Amino acid sequence: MKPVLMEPLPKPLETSWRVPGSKSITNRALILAALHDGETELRGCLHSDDTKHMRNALVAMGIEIEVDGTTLKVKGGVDKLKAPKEDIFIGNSGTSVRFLTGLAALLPGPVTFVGDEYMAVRPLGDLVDALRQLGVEVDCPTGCPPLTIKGNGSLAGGKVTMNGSKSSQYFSALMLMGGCAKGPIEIQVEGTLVSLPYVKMTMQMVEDFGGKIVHHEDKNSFTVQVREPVASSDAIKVYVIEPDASTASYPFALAAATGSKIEVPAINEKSIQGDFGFVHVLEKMGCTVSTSAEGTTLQGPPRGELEGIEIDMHHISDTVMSLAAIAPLCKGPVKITNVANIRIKETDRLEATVNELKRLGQDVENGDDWLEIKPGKPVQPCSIECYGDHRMAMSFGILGKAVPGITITDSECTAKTYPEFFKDLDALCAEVDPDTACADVPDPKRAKTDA
Ligand SMILES: O=C(O)C1=C[C@@H](OP(=O)(O)O)[C@@H](O)[C@H](O)C1
Ligand SMILES: C=C(OP(=O)(O)O)C(=O)O
Repeated sequence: MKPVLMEPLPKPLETSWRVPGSKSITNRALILAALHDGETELRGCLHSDDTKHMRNALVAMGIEIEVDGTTLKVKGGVDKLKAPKEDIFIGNSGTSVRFLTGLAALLPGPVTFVGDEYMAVRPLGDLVDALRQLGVEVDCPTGCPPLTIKGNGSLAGGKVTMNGSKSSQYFSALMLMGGCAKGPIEIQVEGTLVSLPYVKMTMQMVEDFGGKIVHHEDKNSFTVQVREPVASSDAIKVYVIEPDASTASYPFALAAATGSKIEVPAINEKSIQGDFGFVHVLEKMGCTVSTSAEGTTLQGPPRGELEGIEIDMHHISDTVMSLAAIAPLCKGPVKITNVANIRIKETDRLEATVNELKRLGQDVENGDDWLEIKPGKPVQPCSIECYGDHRMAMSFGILGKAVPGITITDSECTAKTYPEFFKDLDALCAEVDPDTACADVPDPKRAKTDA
């Protein structure tokens, strides 16, 4: 754990912050390219723990991947898939373990996925149950990783019923590999499907790679159709990955919190990522947003002028902490609703966010699926606990650019999706004042106990 003390900005920024590629798109594209006959060139990929876990797993399963900067050259095909020799470590990457669990059903042999301590309590029992309905043998004693999928090299297809309330990643997992089954897979959603924009992203990307998924809205079900054989061709398929919209919430939150004007290049309304919608939440709070083919720029209001808001963030739940962390700077209350599922992400994010806002001396209330911050009290200098969660570190790091005395106790946990986060933030802030770099805090024990 490497603690860093944040230095507030002495004046607003006017700058551009290019964020790395999308985690969600990179990890989907890797699975789709692995199943695509021939070579695929994925451009603008994210390099981070989550995408490395995905890449390493695919290589262990027989897929060739060449790394050339942010371009990945993938030589794929279902016939290349083989059972790996050893267990595969997937850290705390939800997309990796869920998407790979689906893919593993196509393998001619067993594969075991193991995760870290946080992953050991992240459920995937509903996905395991769906694979069993498709005739796949799976050992998963706790309903969370570790688990072993015993593929036999042939997946028949068929009907499954799967609960929609925990994670959309289970649905994406079946959709990404489903086209390679011998027959169509019909997925009946039980209840309401969470994080729908991610399922739409999956459907779009499956189509981009030549597959087809039909959404029967009246029946609350999906059909994953059998993929047509890819015409043999030497042409290399090129697929370009968008910058990460969830990551872009940090530059946008920084602009909102400090009255800055910040552009995030290469992302706009055409994005296939639902989290781009975070800019519109900030717009409702008094920020000015302009988008073009080049990117999106957000201008924050003068300090002290950011409005409060009541907002349902169900569909953009990875950005809950981006908003909650800057809520103490608002003129009125910020109430975030319908976000029960953030309790089963990297950590219980609702509880973690409430804990840290209280540590900052803020007035916070919460229920099972909501939290409300009532600003007014001064932000107390303190050390923010990160719970191993990259988004806790990045969100509260942004607050530390607006108010003094905030230490982020585990700056390295951003490696999950953005290893260079604090370095990039420092470089930008140095444009207005070189003395605003985050300072290393030498004694982690002291940094933790002063809270
Ligand atoms: O499919 C994806 O790429 C993701 C889906 C979401 O998870 P849930 O479907 O579990 O809500 C999101 O929180 C996660 O960061 C990425
Ligand atoms: C929830 C997240 O990740 P994942 O589920 O892919 O581990 C996230 O990145 O916020």
